[in-house]
Amino acid sequence: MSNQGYEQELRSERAHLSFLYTHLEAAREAAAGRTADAVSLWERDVAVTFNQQEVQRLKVADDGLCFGRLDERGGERRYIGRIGLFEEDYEPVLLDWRAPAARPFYCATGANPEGMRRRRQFHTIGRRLVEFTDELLEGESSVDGTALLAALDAPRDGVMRDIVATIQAEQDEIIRLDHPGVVVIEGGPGTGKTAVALHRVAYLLYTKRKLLSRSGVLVIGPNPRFLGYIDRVLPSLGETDVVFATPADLFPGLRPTAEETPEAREIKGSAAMVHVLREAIADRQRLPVKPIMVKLDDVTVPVDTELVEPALKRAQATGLPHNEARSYFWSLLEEAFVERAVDLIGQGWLLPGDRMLRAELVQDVTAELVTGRLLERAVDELWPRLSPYQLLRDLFTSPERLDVAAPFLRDALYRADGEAWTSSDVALLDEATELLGQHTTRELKEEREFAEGVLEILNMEDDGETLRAQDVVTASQLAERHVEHDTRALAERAASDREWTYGHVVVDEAQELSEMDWRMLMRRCPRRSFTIVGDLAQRESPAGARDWEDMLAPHVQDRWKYRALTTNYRTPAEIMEVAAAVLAEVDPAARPPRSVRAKGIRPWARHVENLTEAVARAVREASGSVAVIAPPGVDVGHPAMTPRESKGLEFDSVILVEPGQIGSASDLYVALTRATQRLGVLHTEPLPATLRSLEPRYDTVPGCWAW
Ligand SMILES: Nc1ncnc2c1ncn2[C@@H]1O[C@H](COP(=O)(O)OP(=O)(O)OP(=O)(O)O)[C@@H](O)[C@H]1O
Repeated sequence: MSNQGYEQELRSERAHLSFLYTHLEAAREAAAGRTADAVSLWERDVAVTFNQQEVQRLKVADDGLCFGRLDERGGERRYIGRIGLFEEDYEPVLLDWRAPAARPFYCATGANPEGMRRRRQFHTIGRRLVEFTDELLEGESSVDGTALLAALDAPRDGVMRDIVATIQAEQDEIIRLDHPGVVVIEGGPGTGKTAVALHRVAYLLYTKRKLLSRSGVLVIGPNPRFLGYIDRVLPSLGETDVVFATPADLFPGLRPTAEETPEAREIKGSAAMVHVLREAIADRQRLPVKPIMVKLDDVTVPVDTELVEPALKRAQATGLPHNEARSYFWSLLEEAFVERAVDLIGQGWLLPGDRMLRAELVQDVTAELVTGRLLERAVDELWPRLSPYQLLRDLFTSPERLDVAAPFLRDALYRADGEAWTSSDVALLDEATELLGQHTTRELKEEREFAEGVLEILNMEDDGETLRAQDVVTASQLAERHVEHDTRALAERAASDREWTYGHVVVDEAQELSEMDWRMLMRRCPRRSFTIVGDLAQRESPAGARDWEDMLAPHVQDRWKYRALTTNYRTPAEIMEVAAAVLAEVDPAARPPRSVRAKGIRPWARHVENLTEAVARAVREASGSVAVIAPPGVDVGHPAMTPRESKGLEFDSVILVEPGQIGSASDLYVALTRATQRLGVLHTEPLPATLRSLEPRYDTVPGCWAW
């Protein structure tokens, strides 16, 4: 295209973009002005919430509304954008990037043009079109990577951006994968796993809106900082029905604060803990050590092993969760107790054949027991109602209880402070809640109370006539009980409810999750609809995954799909070369991802005397976003993060401190692969052998101390 032709095209595209923005404005006005035609207050609330979501969807589209155009062979044009816009007759003027007709924008190639002739990419700043690039999809045409490279070279500012304008074909295939179950996406650092998983969520919310808008999507990440880094991507695509959480957040009300040893972490993450918890619960269903004496008006009755054992065995045989079986145990014990009490009362005068008199005595004793709640203390002792907190607290702080439930693990699991909850305890508390059979959500309680209220009314007598439910509760009131009253945004409701089940779950840094974590997560999504992203070479947790098949088999057998990403979009080739040597130490068979670009900037290492001074200087001289990554416990006089905390994040420049003290090769691998542009290493101690290839920096070049 000639210069003049290009300028003319640019003007014409600018005019088209402003036409699209006029459409956007009109759609916004319509959404904001739409008054809810609602009968009840509640309906109006729901309508307002819906409209707010629509307004939000239209609002976020402002930046980069339209980022591309496809020209069909037949001459038709398709404009591709962040959202879809339509004429009044529903003719599309802008195609949502997720629409099937937009797919060739990401996948069409010269070899397989999918009926397209040209792909045009727009570079916009705010609403202004700055330039465009064209790629002809004919014959041996080469891919124009300008837009991608511009996106990759853009400075990072601490929040992840969406990649809708530059999704690559291998990524697009995964984003649109039509598989309702489990999809595992594996790839080295920077291969876009997180980006792909989040765009897959946006895609699923688009194609399965009806299903997912009722249940929402859960996104699991390793730590709050990481969640803060990624949580703008989906809202920027207009999607808000998403809950972001770390595994430790999944037990509402609990904030783990304590750390634990790697050994305890490994043990607590193992599925063998299910057996330990079962044993710990069974240990709370006991025979009396000595008879518990229960005093009635006429007689004192011993509650001893002979009386308790049959009730205990029968209650255990029901297989019901502990708290639910407790009432069964109680009534069995009550029955046996009454028989024994009547035997004692009638000793010497009640004849075996006198059934009427016996029945009367049974009735009297039962009434006395029930009114005075006389068996309660014994039941509390023999089969106490337990909360998950109480069960675990009592177990971990008692060497005797640990000896019964987990004899070989006593020393690793014991702790003096019962309230010192750790992240690994979360999945245990969740499991314990299931085993104990407690339903504690407010909604459920209210539902139950209402149902009980209706039942009570049904049983009420009024002037000899039975008062029916309809007399006091109108049909519409009853019906209203069955609709969702809570108008809080879905994400807010879901996050506060342990029993919420999601339509889809994304697990990022999935290699860190333990067997117990997986059990907890599977309960959050009985449909088993998961996007799991991870990299086994970056595993830090001793309880984490060593093999995807082993981790998933107990939940979905072999019914899951695997996809690999192999191109590194973050780390320049020069840095990846250094990281590759470390990867070989983690796993000699693993292949490092191929960097999509080189920067011509070599990573360096500098041996220094004074770390604090050196770090301060390197930070001062760095450009863009900077992270200092240091081993835990190394004070560098500057805010720093540990390799573990840097997981999943990225920065323009990374200063890695004292790599020799980073205990594990996989942690070092994570730390080395965080930079999008520059990496410098500062050390007072010798470098690990794997980093010896780093270019050494000396003070020979004035004014070029660090970068
Ligand atoms: N198609 C793309 N277009 C533009 N940027 C991309 C593309 N794919 C990935 N990126 C960018 O590459 C960087 C790395 O992506 P991401 O964080 O998703 O990788 P990851 O595989 O999850 O890495 P890690 O394993 O280190 O957590 C991000 O800045 C992301 O936006």
